Amino acid sequence: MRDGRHVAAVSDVSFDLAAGECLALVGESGCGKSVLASALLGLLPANAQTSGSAVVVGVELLGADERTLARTVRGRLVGLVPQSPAAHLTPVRTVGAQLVETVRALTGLRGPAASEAATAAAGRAAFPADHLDRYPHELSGGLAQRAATAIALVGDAPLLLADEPTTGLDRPLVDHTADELRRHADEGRALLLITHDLAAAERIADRVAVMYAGRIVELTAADAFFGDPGPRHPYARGLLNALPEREFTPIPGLPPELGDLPGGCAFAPRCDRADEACTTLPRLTDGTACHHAEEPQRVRTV
Ligand SMILES: Nc1ncnc2c1ncn2[C@@H]1O[C@H](COP(=O)(O)OP(=O)(O)OP(=O)(O)O)[C@@H](O)[C@H]1O
Ligand code: NI
Repeated sequence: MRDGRHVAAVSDVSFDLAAGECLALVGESGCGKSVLASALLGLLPANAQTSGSAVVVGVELLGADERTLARTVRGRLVGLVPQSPAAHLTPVRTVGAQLVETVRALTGLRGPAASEAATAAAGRAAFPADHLDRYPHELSGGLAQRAATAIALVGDAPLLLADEPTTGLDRPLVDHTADELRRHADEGRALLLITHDLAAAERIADRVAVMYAGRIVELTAADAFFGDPGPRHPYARGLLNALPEREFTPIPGLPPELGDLPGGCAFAPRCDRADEACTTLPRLTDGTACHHAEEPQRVRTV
């Protein structure tokens, strides 16, 4: 709710995520990616409404009580690399102290073993050991990002939500962070990578979900998405073609106001394929939600 108005920030989202898998969630600013992550962790504002089901290792997250969320879910079942790390770090404690505290809370390690585990987590996130005695306000954006990633990695949670984990990092560090997150999946856990950075998604994702105006409009294998035959939804095609290394052509127009969505396909006003059919909401079928999607890849016979 905003100004007494109902905003449908995320609608009809449905996906599964296996252990060992990385799903990248991509889409323009404001399309509902972070709201989805917050919903899974019970971190939405009190006036937000959620419905449906989200189960991680047998635990229902949506509607879980605060005690379950605090003791079982956050950090343990579901780790979070928050989009605004500065807001999630405690301002009055050093990064090292916060890491050790997280290690103690999530792993039970104590004393030198806890310090060692904290230093190891910092290393995984490329947070420099000689900065562990710094306070959050003494960190650059990129260092705060790395501190938050280190803290999120400590719990080895079965599901890790990484919300824009590479913001403020230069390309080598982006790659390092992406690879470290991939390792989390390779060790048998699941990773939801929320990102604007399609190169990072291409580097580590097994599947890609494209979100537009609160809905998933395409959900497909990463190699088909980035390679051949490419995305099938016109918005997803536009998103890729906007990349400098591709056609560098932005999608015309702006995303719609989520409080004032059209009845049919929300992308229709920006879509060169839109026609009468698009006044009806397209459902996600066979991995895409579009009345005029590219044909699915056919099995070639020789
Ligand atoms: N408390 C709220 N009340 C009303 N609307 C909200 C609230 N919080 C978020 N929204 C709306 O939900 C939409 C989705 O926001 P969200 O932060 O999930 O986008 P995002 O996809 O993560 O974008 P970005 O890439 O910029 O992080 C936004 O358009 C925002 O206006
Ligand atoms: Ni976001």
